[in-house]
Amino acid sequence: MSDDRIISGAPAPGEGHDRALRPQTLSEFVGQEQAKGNLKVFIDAARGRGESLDHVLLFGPPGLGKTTLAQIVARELGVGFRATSGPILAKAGDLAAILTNLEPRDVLFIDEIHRLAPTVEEILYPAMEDHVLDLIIGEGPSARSVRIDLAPFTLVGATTRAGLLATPLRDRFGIPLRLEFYTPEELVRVITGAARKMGVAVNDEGAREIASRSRGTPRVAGRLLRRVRDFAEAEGSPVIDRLAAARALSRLEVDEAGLDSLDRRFLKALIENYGGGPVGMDTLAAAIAEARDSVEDVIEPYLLQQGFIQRTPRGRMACARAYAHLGLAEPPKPAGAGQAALFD
Ligand SMILES: Nc1ncnc2c1ncn2[C@@H]1O[C@H](COP(=O)(O)OP(=O)(O)OP(=O)(O)O)[C@@H](O)[C@H]1O
Ligand SMILES: [Mg+2]
Repeated sequence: MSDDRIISGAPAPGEGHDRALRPQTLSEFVGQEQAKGNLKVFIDAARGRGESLDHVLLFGPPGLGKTTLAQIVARELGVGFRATSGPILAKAGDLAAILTNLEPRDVLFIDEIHRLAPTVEEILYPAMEDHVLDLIIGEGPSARSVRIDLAPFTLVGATTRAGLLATPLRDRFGIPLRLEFYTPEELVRVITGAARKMGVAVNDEGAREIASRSRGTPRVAGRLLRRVRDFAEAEGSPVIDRLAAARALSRLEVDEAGLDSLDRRFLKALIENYGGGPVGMDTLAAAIAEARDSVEDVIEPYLLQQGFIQRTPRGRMACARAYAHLGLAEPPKPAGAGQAALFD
């Protein structure tokens, strides 16, 4: 998927200054009330007992705040934070080196944990469960296994889809938390907070306009805010209001529903090439020349959540909202479907 896609949930190169915008505490972290409420209880309990927090699995589409939340967990626990990611840990020894250097109760964050190599995953199991490392030293007949005790630690794993994890790994997380798309009201708070930190003047209606087009995703909201600011500066607008925001966003080809040209291409392919489906994801991804993984991680979740498409056992189908959004006529419903439509 093209990295310059303005509403992609994935971080773009040069988005390092995002760091300054990251909320630092649970109370500063907007939304995700259920996950936050549960986390607070478990963090307080672990802290009160002086124990390490149980392992936490954060899952949900890109850009919803998994990395941010992992850092907040460490800060609220008052412990150290180490971060790595599945694809970086090539060998068991890489993970072993990190684990043996953890201080008691530290948080180890593994991003993209569904991409761990099987040999690395294997040494993670006893480390998570019993705080021990079982390493094989040497090769052939002289090989022997050594057991090393580890400090109790908290693993925070992040993945875009929990279904991609092997069951034994998933089962070892005592605290699985699903992050949801943010409501427009929550995104208004994210945007207002980010604007304050960036020193950008945006009024309530301007923030609302950006929020409603941010695909329920704080990272997208932050990115749109930066681009809208660029346009506003170029135009000499002192304050980002609704009109300034709308103008900038249409120049960025982000429509009123927050969809960009790639989303629209996906919906068009589904409707025009495959009669609205059902059609398999591999076929659809090929039709728009995108990798299946990125279509499933980035494009599909929001279209599903917003009711543009639905998932059926036989594949993806376009919903009425997709036809309406693209200004296309919906095909007549097959006989027998009318009954159900009464209750839609
Ligand atoms: N609840 C929130 N309140 C305010 N800002 C947020 C919130 N969640 C995320 N952000 C901001 O959105 C951006 C993306 O967040 P983060 O990097 O934590 O997402 P992520 O879920 O880890 O994404 P990925 O799956 O791509 O790793 C950051 O700039 C962060 O400051
Ligand atoms: Mg992240």
